[in-house]
This record gives sequence, structure tokens and C-alpha cells, in this order.
Amino acid sequence: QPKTRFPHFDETLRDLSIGDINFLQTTDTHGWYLGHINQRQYSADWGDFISFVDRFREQCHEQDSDLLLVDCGDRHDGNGLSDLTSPNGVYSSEVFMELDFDVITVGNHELYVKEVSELEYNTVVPRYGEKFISTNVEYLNDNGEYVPFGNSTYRYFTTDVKKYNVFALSFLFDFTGGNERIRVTPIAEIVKQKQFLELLEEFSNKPVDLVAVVGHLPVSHDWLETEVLHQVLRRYFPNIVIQYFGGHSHIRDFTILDNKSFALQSGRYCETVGFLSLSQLDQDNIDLDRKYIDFNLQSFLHHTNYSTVDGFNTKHGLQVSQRLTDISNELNLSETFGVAPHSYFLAGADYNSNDPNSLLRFFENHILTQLEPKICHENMDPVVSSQNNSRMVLINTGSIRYDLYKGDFNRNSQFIVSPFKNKWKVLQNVPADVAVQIQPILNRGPYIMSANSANQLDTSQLLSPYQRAVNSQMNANRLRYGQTTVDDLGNDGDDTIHKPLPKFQVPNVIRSYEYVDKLQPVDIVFYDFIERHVLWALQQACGDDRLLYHSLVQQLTFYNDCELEFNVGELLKKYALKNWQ
Ligand SMILES: Nc1nc2c(ncn2[C@@H]2O[C@H](COP(=O)(O)O)[C@@H](O)[C@H]2O)c(=O)[nH]1
Ligand SMILES: [Zn+2]
Ligand SMILES: [Zn+2]
Repeated sequence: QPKTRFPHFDETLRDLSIGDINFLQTTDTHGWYLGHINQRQYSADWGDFISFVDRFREQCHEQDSDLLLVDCGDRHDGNGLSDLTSPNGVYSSEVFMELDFDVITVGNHELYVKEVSELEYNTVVPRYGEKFISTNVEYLNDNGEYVPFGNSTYRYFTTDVKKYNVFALSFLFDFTGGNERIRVTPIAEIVKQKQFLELLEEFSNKPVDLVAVVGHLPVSHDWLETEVLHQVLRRYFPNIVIQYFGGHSHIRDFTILDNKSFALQSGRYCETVGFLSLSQLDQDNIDLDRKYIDFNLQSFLHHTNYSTVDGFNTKHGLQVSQRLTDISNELNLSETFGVAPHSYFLAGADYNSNDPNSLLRFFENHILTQLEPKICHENMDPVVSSQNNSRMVLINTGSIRYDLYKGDFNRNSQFIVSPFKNKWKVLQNVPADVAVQIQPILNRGPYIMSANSANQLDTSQLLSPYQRAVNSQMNANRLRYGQTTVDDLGNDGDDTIHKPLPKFQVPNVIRSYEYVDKLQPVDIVFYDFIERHVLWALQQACGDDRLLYHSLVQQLTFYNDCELEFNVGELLKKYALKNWQ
């Protein structure tokens, strides 16, 4: 994928202040190692990031300070680089592993599909050895034993420069959607387990200068799991700095848990490198700086005091950028299917006001209606029960991953917008007055996190991929749009000063409605991934009419008997080939 887009190089930047110990965090990269070709502020690729880490480490060492690198998981699902191979992640993991991390862990996206977990456990875990840890996620190995998904449940190590003793742990949020090889023990249970408390007892009696929790869970204040964990850690380490690194909710965030405990979260999709520096660890008032670095060469050169790209690039970084181009060519990611006439936004346009720039409205009105019952075997009867029925096609918005930008719509764009492969199910002949209730019931329900259960999550945190609040005071006239973060330290965390992006709530599910008339029943088509949630909503909609509910469920079947490769991504491609030439 040729690097056609460098950043503007004329943005106004804030500086980082290097401390005694410094951290760079990535999380929820979701395979975005090629860089964002449609967004110049995130146009750096993983090779550029490797050069940045090397140059920044030189700078830290020149100032007699440490640099640690952490990654908090979700390295799959969201980009053709990770999702076009089988199992997904073959190429993207190869590129990711070019960078050495000091602590790395898993996210929920390493755990949905068995083959992905096996690839991760058999290649990424051995590559990182003791640096790969999981405290509450276990993997069922080939001997039938549950072992930590990593080398261990913790890492205890000494930093290179200051010789700080670091005790690192890692936690995943209470995720219940893992495949048969995965066992996640909720934090609320782990903190009561004798084995875990003995581990804390053992290390609270060793020299520890810093406790690091590198996990895949949001750092926002209302995330109770972190509060529960922090109370226990504070009991065993009353005066030690406890630093959390979180992820999963795809936002930039920084929270203060107490005067010696902080939490950093660094966005998603290689848009952000999270930076944190801590100084005077043994004092009560810790000196710190946090910044959210835009993933581009202007930021990377600025923070490492390089004035030219040629001077900045390292040999290793250039090699990885070339490898990325080769893989992109091999996967044909630049194969174009058309030119999108304008941008469509997932959270940047208001679904509820029918904004024509809403990606979700575009899907409801033009993309989901492209789905046809695909009969793969000649002896299959068309499953659509009657040509006269109305039809609804319903999907979870968690399956729509990113905006769709004006310009070239290519093979990678398909995966960037929606990478998942699911089968289509259909509830046939649903009375129209019941069918119209399904979407509003689901949108009042809990966030759809996995196939087998709902999570009672505060959807305002998860469904708007941008920052929780915006009150940027900046003079927005000459600034460009970009992320403007408000966190516990105020609104100066972004390294690049932007004009705030609009952000709107995103519903749990969206649906098309090909309406015949109010007398005709409706065929409701939906992803098998959300089957449990749809049946739960149907039960609510049927109310006391148990007979109706059971008769409808008895007619539940596959809408097509074969997997439509990549689902709505394929429908989007079909639309582009027809309408965007
Ligand atoms: N329709 C599908 N949605 C899926 C699938 N696997 C995951 N998901 C959705 O992803 C988000 C979680 O992503 P994260 O980056 O926030 O952790 C959640 O909304 C899931 O519903 C799938 O196979 N099909
Ligand atoms: Zn994620
Ligand atoms: Zn996640």
C-alpha cells in the first residue's frame, strides 16, 4: 500500500516531558499496521512506529531515564492486513512482532475464534516469553491443562537504566464470549482467590518500586472492575505507585485513582501512541506527564527532535514498511472497487437525526437491502417464506468498525468498515407489530459484546468511539478536525491541537426495512452472532403470547446455507461496483 499520504507537517504540537521512567502504550490496534491512507493525521505505519520507538529510547537513555513499551491487546479484526488471512492475524502478527514490548497481553479479539487463539498462543506468546502475561485469562493447551494465556500470570523485572523493580499484572474485563480453549476468571473472583492473594503477599515482601497493571479493560472511573482490583492492590502495596494501562473502549483517557495511582488508555486502530512519564516514584507527590501522540511522522519527528524523515527513519523501520507494502500487494489490498463520493461517519454523524452522512443510515437504506438468500445447493428451496413478506435485516453496530472516507474504496476499505464473517439467520412470518419492536428493545438493552451473553455495560462508554466529553476551548478557526480529549488532567493531553470532532451516540443495532404493507408479516434476517439477543427481544415483544413466540422460534433457520464471506463488507463491495464507478 504505497505511502501516498504524509501528515500536513504544519500542525500545532504540544511537547512531551520525559521523566525518570517513561512508557509508550498501544492498545486495540486491530491490525491497522499499514497506517490510515485516508487520514493524514494517522498516516504512519508500523515501520515508522518502530523508528519512533528506537529514536525515543535513545532520547530517554541520553536523559538517564527508562522507556518501557506496553500493548493491551485486540490486535485482530478491523483491517484487511489482519483479516484476509486464515486464520486472521498470520501476516499482521508477523509485522507486530517486529517490535519488542516489555509487557504484552490479550484482548477479547484474540479470544473469539479458536484458530486465532491457537495462532496467538503458538506464535506471539513464545516470541515474547516472560513479557507476555495474563492474570485472569487461561488457555486450554493440547495436554488438556488450563495455563495462563501467556508465559505467566505476572512479570517481575528490573528496568535497564534506573534499575526500578517492576511487578506487572494483566487483567481482561469479564468477557464471556471466548472459544472453547479460553477461560476468563472475573476480577471480582480472582481478587478473592488464595493463589492470587499469596502472589501479592509474596511480592509485597520483595523490592517493588512500581506495580504495573497492563490490561484490556477501560480505565474510566465508572468501570467497577478496576475499582475492585485497586482496593486489593492498595492493601498489599500501600505506598507504591500503581500504574494501570487499559483498553477496549477505544477512547483516549487518563484517570487518577489516588495520589500514587493513575490509568492511561490510548485509543485504537493505530491512531494514538499513549505516552506517560513518572518521576520521583518514592515521593508522595509524583511528577507526571501524559500525552496522546497522533500516529504520524510529524509527531514522531517532533518528539524525537529530527527535522527530516530520512534522518529519522531507522534501517529496521524502513524494512518493516517495505514488508508491509509487499504484504499489501500480495493481499491485493489496494484493488479498488470504486470511488466513494463523500465520507460516511459512524459516530461523527447523527444516526438519530437521519443525517445523510451517517454510515449507519447508509447501511440501513442502501447496503443491508442488497442481501439475497444465497442458495448454495440446488436442492435448497428459497428460505424466504413468501415473496409478499416485508423484510428486515438487522446487525449489531459493534460489527461496523470505522468511518468510510471519501475517495478510493478498495479491498482494505471493506475490512476496515466491517471485517466479520457471520452466518445469516431468519425468523419468518413475524407479525409486523411484533417485528417493529425488536430494534427498539435491543437498543434499550445491554451492549452486545459477545454471541452468548450481553454485558451490562455503560454503552455511552463503548458505543461512541471518541472521547467521553469535549469542551475544547481552543480557537478552532485554523485548526483541523481531530481528537480533543478531556480527562482527569484537563484538555491538554492530545499532542496535536485539533478542532473537536463531532460525536454522537451509536445504537446497539441497526436494521433495514423493506416494507410491503402493514398487513404483511415480516421476515427478520440477522447475524447468527446476535441470535441470543434477537430471541431475547422477540420474547419481550411477544409478551404473554407464548404460543406466538414458540411458533416463530420453530421457524428459525439459516437465511442462506453457506457463509457469505465477510457479510456486510461484501454487500458494500457489491454496492460500490454498481454505484461508485
Ligand atoms: N457481528 C459481529 N460482531 C462481532 C464479532 N466479534 C466481535 N464483534 C463485536 O466487536 C465488538 C467488540 O470489539 P472491541 O474492539 O470493542 O473489543 C462487540 O461489539 C462485538 O459485538 C463477530 O464475529 N460478529
Ligand atoms: Zn478493540
Ligand atoms: Zn476489546
